[in-house]
Amino acid sequence: MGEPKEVIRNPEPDDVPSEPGGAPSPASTESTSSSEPSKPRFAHPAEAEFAAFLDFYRIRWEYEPKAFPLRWRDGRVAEMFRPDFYLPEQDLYVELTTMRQSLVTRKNRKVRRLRQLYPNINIVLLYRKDFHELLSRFGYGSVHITSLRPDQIERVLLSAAEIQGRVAELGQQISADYAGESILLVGVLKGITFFLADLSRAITRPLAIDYLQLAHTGEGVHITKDLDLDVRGQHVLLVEDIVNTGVSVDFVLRTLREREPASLRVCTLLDKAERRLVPVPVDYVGFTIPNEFVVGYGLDYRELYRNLPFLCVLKREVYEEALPGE
Ligand SMILES: O=P(O)(O)OC[C@H]1O[C@H](OP(=O)(O)OP(=O)(O)O)[C@H](O)[C@@H]1O
Ligand code: HPA
Repeated sequence: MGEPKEVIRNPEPDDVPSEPGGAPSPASTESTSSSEPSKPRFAHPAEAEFAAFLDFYRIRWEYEPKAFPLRWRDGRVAEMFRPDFYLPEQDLYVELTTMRQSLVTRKNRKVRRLRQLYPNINIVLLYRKDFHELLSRFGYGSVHITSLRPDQIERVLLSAAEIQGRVAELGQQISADYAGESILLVGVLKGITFFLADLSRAITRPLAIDYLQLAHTGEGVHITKDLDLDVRGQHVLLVEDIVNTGVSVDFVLRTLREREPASLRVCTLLDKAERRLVPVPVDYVGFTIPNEFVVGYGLDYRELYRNLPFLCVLKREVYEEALPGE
């Protein structure tokens, strides 16, 4: 039913940004983007550094894709401005600048003129020291709050934009599959917090939300917080953040089946299929991911990192050193 995304960067044709209405057309030129295999020849080391920074956070970029005419003389273009980067997911042009005041003044003037002529174009002038600040514009605001420790993070696996895009697709698919029905979404605490909040808002059917919490002990799995609602006769969709061994989902499915819902399906954001010990039916999968420990977007390492808006792989040594005997 679900078409899970493999977590590899999927190259897609990059959208050419729309031309500003009413103003003279910017000259579209050949663009080089992050989804192309070869990296562009950057004019300045700071640009290469910015591209690497964007790649780390899996933010799509194009290098100098457009030139905007800024001034005309005798009917001919007398001045052009080609911003360094375009970020299609944010619909934002970025011009990098150094601390050299003469350059900053000139660039500021160009940016102001571009905004006047092309009011629909979003552009920022960015200092190197502000790279991280830019993230707050992309929904990455909590990076500082959680004090993301780069030394603990192997890599960003899914960006906020990638997660949100896939959640929207899942919401559409679920809404279509449950046409004419209402749904009872059952989330398993606590990792489900953000996925359930976003997924439920992407579903356009009437729905109720309820929560379960489980504990895993030597004797097996048991419920520490049961549902408030009666599931009998309801179309229940069990929502998980991640399915690993399958033990949790298997337990919940067996428990809920006994309560005689009208239907029972499973949706998970992440499927670590390699880790499966108990086969479980999963109807909707956001992403199939490799067998690595991931944090962010609800998933934790010792209760930390849940509030990262993206998903990253924790360095193996961080959790392995904590394992034997803790
Ligand atoms: O397929 P399994 O091997 O059973 O693993 C999946 C379970 O593990 C995670 O919960 P976790 O115990 O980490 O609790 P949390 O959601 O509160 O972080 C996740 O939310 C699933 O419920
Ligand atoms: O990869 C994971 N990260 C966080 N919590 C988890 N619970 C199961 N797998 C994971």
